[in-house]
Amino acid sequence: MELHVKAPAKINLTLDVLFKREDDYHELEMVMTTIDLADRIRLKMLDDDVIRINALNRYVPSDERNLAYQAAHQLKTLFSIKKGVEITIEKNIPVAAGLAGGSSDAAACLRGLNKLWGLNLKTEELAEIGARIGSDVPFCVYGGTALAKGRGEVLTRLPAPPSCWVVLAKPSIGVSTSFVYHQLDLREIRHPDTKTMIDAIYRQDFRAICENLGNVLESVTLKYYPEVKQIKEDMKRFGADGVLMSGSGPTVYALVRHESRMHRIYNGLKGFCKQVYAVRMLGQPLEE
Ligand SMILES: C[C@@](CO)(OP(=O)(O)O)[C@H](O)COP(=O)(O)OP(=O)(O)OC[C@H]1O[C@@H](n2ccc(N)nc2=O)[C@H](O)[C@@H]1O
Ligand SMILES: Nc1ncnc2c1ncn2[C@@H]1O[C@H](COP(=O)(O)OP(=O)(O)O)[C@@H](O)[C@H]1O
Repeated sequence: MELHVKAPAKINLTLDVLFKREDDYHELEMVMTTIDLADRIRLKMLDDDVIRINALNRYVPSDERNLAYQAAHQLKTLFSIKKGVEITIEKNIPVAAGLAGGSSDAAACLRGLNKLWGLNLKTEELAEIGARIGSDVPFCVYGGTALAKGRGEVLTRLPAPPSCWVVLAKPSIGVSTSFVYHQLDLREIRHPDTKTMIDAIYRQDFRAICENLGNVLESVTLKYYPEVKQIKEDMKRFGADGVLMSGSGPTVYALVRHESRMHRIYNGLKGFCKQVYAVRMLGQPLEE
């Protein structure tokens, strides 16, 4: 038996850090939404008691470090499953980009294996299991649009933002999430106005959404990686309605209403940035 599952990327419309916690993590408040840039996961039931990963991408591990492996392992252990699975990941989301690709693969495996192994778990239960794998996994289990607090696992559902184009560009640099959080100076940051962003989403006010995009981690990533700042400036120059870095970066995205401007931004960036994508905002929860 075989099952195909879609694993969409997320972007941060806001990302705020409230304080540093005792467990060495930072307390977050962020608005996240899904976009139509997705990995495709194929799950094939095996009679042998093994988890096999076909990652098909040299930057993605094929062993127990893969978050999709960890999702299958959690379910096998918790529910004493003796069957195995072959997980094939067609990677379309850029890796280590601030788009939660690995977390989304894990979430897609939780949703898919719930069906394949007939576990009948509720989405909330899958999200709870996902939180053991990574803090962005619970959001990815639901998809859609949400306010995320804690390390990202405390979720409040929000409506989908008005539909628009999202142009993404990932410069060819690696940015360590740990480095970004450790360099963050909480006295220096300008906090985004999360409440105004949420109001703007409820009012379906595209302009206010663009005006209130904000990510405190930009203060670090833009300082150490000027190419990220340059992409932001180029996107604005080419006519983006709103521009922001997602997560800890280095991907930068532009929100844009008009298709002609989407093409202008896409073509303008394609010349000097290898990984550029133009997709639609999704924002709706994933189907069960
Ligand atoms: C920035 C965000 C926003 O969604 O996403 P991405 O850029 O990965 O998409 C996340 O907070 C990425 O969280 P997560 O995926 O858990 O980060 P990890 O790689 O586990 O964290 C590496 C290190 O960063 C620091 N860290 C991480 C998360 C957090 N809320 N506070 C922290 O201080 C910790 O020191 C941790 O050991
Ligand atoms: N299924 C997966 N897809 C991508 N990366 C994965 C996966 N499983 C584990 N990883 C590891 O997680 C790291 C972070 O990947 P990713 O989830 O793409 O980025 P981010 O945390 O920036 O959103 C990668 O460098 C990779 O080694």
